[in-house]
Amino acid sequence: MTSQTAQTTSTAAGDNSLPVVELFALGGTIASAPRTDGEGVSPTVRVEDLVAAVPGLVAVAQVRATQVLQVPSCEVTPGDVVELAARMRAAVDAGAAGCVVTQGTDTLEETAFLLDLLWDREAPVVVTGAMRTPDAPGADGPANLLGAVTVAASDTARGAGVLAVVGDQIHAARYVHKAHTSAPSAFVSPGTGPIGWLVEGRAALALTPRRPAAVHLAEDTPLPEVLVVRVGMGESPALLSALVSGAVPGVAGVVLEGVGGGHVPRALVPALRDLVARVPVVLASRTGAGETLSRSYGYPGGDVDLTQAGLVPSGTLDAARARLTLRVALAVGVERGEVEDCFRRLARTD
Ligand SMILES: NC(=O)C[C@H](N)C(=O)O
Repeated sequence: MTSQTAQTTSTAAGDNSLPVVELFALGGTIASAPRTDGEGVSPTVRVEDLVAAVPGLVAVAQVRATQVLQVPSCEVTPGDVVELAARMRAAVDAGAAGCVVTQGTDTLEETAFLLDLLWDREAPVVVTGAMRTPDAPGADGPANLLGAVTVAASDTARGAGVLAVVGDQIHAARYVHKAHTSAPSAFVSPGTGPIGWLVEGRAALALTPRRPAAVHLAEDTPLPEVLVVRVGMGESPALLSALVSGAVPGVAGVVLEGVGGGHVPRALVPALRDLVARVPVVLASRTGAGETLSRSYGYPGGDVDLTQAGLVPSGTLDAARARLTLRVALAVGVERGEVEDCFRRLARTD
């Protein structure tokens, strides 16, 4: 891990008949404070202080806290998340009831999704963060941390995989999305809605997410690079042509984020055909909900045309999640011809 801080573990005092929850802190706004130069905020608040700011935690669980990173969430890497999954596995195998990750909200959904792809234990894993810093009026971090620990300690969430808890709502890792730059209510699950909530100090889960079998990825396996190409009205084929010509080295795959159900202007189709001949290309949708289409629109650049050209529909996965999935698939040796099957297994709900 690219840790920018010494890793320490501390145990909050608490009733030792309560479940143990392992808390891993990565930074983000939940741990941010104003800089002394007055230039905004940055993550400096240590996990011991986050725990100390929520006295109610000791009534819920024995919290063992580890400062893993102290970074804004755009600095968290998939490699960090893979390492975190291994630490969490060790923690629950040693008896923890569940795990909580605190991090910045900007990439919270990617951490949650990648952990969910890899998570093969019954114990719940909960990712949380905050939109306001601890010193801000109406700081949301303490309530989010309490909610996350409550869910992680609960029997209710066992077997539900990785969840995100924010604003007293429980979201599935596959669907949660940060949909506002600054509002405390930034998190939504488009298409599905939250699957549960916190009420009167307990976790309530109305729905249990359907999850594919976990992927086994060794901790030190490098993740091949996959680029996302977003398409809009009147998009030029220039970027795709550059990829075809090899102008961008080291690209092992591409996610094409099409408009609507997965469509592009016809002018992009020749370059896409050439690109598919070089690397796997996954077709996602920029709409943010639903499934990528594959049998609906038959015009050039439509979903029928693109899938016939060899693009692999991303199913329910948005571009960011499709990118992580393709990186993991390529890392575990999924062959070119198996990518479609792999997405059918990991990304569809039927
Ligand atoms: N609310 C937040 O945590 C945003 C912050 N920029 C981060 O993701 O680290």
